[in-house]
Amino acid sequence: MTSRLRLGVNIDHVATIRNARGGAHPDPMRAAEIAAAAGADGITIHLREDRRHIRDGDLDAIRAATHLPINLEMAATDEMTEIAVRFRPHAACIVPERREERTTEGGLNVAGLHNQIAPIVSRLNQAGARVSLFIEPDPVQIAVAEVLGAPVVELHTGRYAELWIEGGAEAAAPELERLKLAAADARRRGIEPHAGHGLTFENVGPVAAIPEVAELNIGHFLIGEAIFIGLDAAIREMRRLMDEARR
Ligand SMILES: CC(=O)[C@@H](O)[C@H](O)COP(=O)(O)O
Ligand SMILES: NCC(=O)COP(=O)(O)O
Repeated sequence: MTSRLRLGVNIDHVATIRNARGGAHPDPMRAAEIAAAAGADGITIHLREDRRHIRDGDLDAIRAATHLPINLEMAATDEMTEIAVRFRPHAACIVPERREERTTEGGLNVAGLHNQIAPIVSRLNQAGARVSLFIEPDPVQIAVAEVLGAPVVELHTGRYAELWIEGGAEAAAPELERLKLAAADARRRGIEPHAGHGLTFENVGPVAAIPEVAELNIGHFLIGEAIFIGLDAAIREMRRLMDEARR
C-alpha cells in the first residue's frame, strides 16, 4: 500500500510566538495560507485547555483563511467536546493533556479511559468530524480504538524521535518496528493510521516509508525551521522527503 502520504501542518507554535508579546503577529492565519500554497494537505491546531498557543478565536479565523481541512486536536473534556461540536472540524484528534506538560508526552490511554472517551467519540462522530485517537503504537490501544469506533488512530512518534536524538536510526529502530507493527495492525482492523510528534527532516523518512500510514502531522520542527528558511521552503522540503521515502 503506497498511496500518497498526506502532510498535516500543525501551526500551534506560530501562535506561541504571537502570544509571547500578546499581539497579533505572527498571524497563524497567514501560516495556514502559506501552508496551503506550499502543498500541505491539512492544517492541525491544538486548542489546549490553557490556551497557551491556539486560542478560541483562531478556529474560525483559520477556517476562513484556508480551504484545507482542519484537524482539531483536543483533550477528552466536556469543554473541548462542546467547542468541537460547534466548530465541526473536518477531523478531531483526541490527545492527552496535562496542564504542566511542556508538550504532549505520550499517547492517550484509550484502554484505561474507555468509558470517558466513548461518549466523546460518539458526539464527535454525530457532529460529522472524522475522529482520531492519538495513541501509543500499542496493540491493546489499537484494539480498544476499534471497539470505540474510531476511524483513525494517530501513532505517537515522540519516543521514536527521542531515541533518534540519542542515537540516530539505529537507536530508534526498535520503536520504528513498533510503529510498523501498529500501522499494519490498525489497517487490519479497518482503522486508518496516521503518525506525528517530533518528526523532523532527519527522522521523517523511515516513518514516511511505512506504507500503511496515510498522514503525518508535523509542526514544531517546521515552525522552527521556518525561522531560518521560511515556512514555504520548510514545508516543501518536508513534502519532498516524504515523497522520496515513498518511492
Ligand atoms: C499531539 C501532539 O503531539 C501535537 O500535535 C500537540 O499539538 C503537541 O502539543 P504542543 O503543540 O502544545 O507542543
Ligand atoms: N500530532 C502531532 C502534531 O500535530 C505535530 O507534532 P509536532 O511536530 O509539533 O511535535
